[in-house]
Amino acid sequence: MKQDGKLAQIRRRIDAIDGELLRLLSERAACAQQVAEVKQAAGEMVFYRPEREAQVLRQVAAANPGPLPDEAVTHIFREIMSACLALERPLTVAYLGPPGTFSQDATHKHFGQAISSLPQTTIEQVFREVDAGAADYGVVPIENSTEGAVTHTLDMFLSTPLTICGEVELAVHQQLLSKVPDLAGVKQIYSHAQSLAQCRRWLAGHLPGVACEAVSSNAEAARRAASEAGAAAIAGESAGRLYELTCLAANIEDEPGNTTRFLVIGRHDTQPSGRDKTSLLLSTGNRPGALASLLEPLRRHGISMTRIESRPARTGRWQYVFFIDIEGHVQDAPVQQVLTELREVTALCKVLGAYPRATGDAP
Ligand SMILES: O=C(O)C(=O)C[C@]1(C(=O)O)C=C[C@@H](O)C=C1
Repeated sequence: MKQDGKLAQIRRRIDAIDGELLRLLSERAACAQQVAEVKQAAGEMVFYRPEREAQVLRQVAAANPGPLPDEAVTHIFREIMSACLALERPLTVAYLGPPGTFSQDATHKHFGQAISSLPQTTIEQVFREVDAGAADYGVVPIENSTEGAVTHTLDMFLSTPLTICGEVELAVHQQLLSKVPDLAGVKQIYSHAQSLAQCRRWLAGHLPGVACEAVSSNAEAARRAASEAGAAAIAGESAGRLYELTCLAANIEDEPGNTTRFLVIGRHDTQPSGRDKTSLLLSTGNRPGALASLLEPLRRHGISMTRIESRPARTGRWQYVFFIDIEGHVQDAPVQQVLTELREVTALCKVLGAYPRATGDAP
């Protein structure tokens, strides 16, 4: 009884805090509406500001007094900004579908829930929708920590006029999902080939001899698991929720740190956020020391390279382009100097985009 009194007292306090939170949220939303008016009056039609959002999320994580983990508070503020932006102007974001894929999770991780998301059947289609203006932004996978580069996405950058305006890192946790009650009932497994590869050791150890079939996406695998007797899918939690499947085994990926990086593509440049990355597309002739000549300006100006990838140039046999990510924004003086020097030694030097570095570790 005494306990009940204590509980009621704490709940009254929570109700009062919720009332205060709601008042402050409404005040914040009204500020966002004023921001929209200022932007409109200045003739700016781009309401989404990736650099500002990154700054807000970093500030919140840095000022977090606990006990909520940084990941939880940034998630909450992500959704607050998503709802505020939807008041200014709702966004449409294209992603590699169908619904229930990790690409959809990455899209919501970056933009929050208050967007219209448009599932596309191919990476090329995501680029096309954004280019045509049918979507404001697009989200495409670029690399996985175990499987490497998504070459299809890299190749699209050879010809697209779009620019990179953000990156998202998503921890990829694979689940064994089914309608059957236990592992013994699983007679057939479906998943995307990459996910099957990521769970090879677990499958050999726990379900040896059970047939595995690669399908077009993890969401398609979940759809089959929901409709075929004795079938299970390897997919993410979202696909399990969408198709109302039970999780028979969680986090079955062989590499616990398995992460996929996605890029956000759009039609507008992004301003510096203070902690940025610049992506470059470079090509040199086939001459001795050509690659070294690309790296030398970076060394000289103390700029870190976070990634280098080569792909066939598609302009001649055995000719290559390099995709290089460097730390810093294209408007930073050292990056400007590097670009000037690179233009002297390259046949092609294109800035694919400058954007805030991914915030925090993905849940
Ligand atoms: O600061 C702005 O430009 C806003 O529009 C406000 C706000 C926010 O809610 O904090 C909303 C959307 C933008 O993408 C960035 C920030």
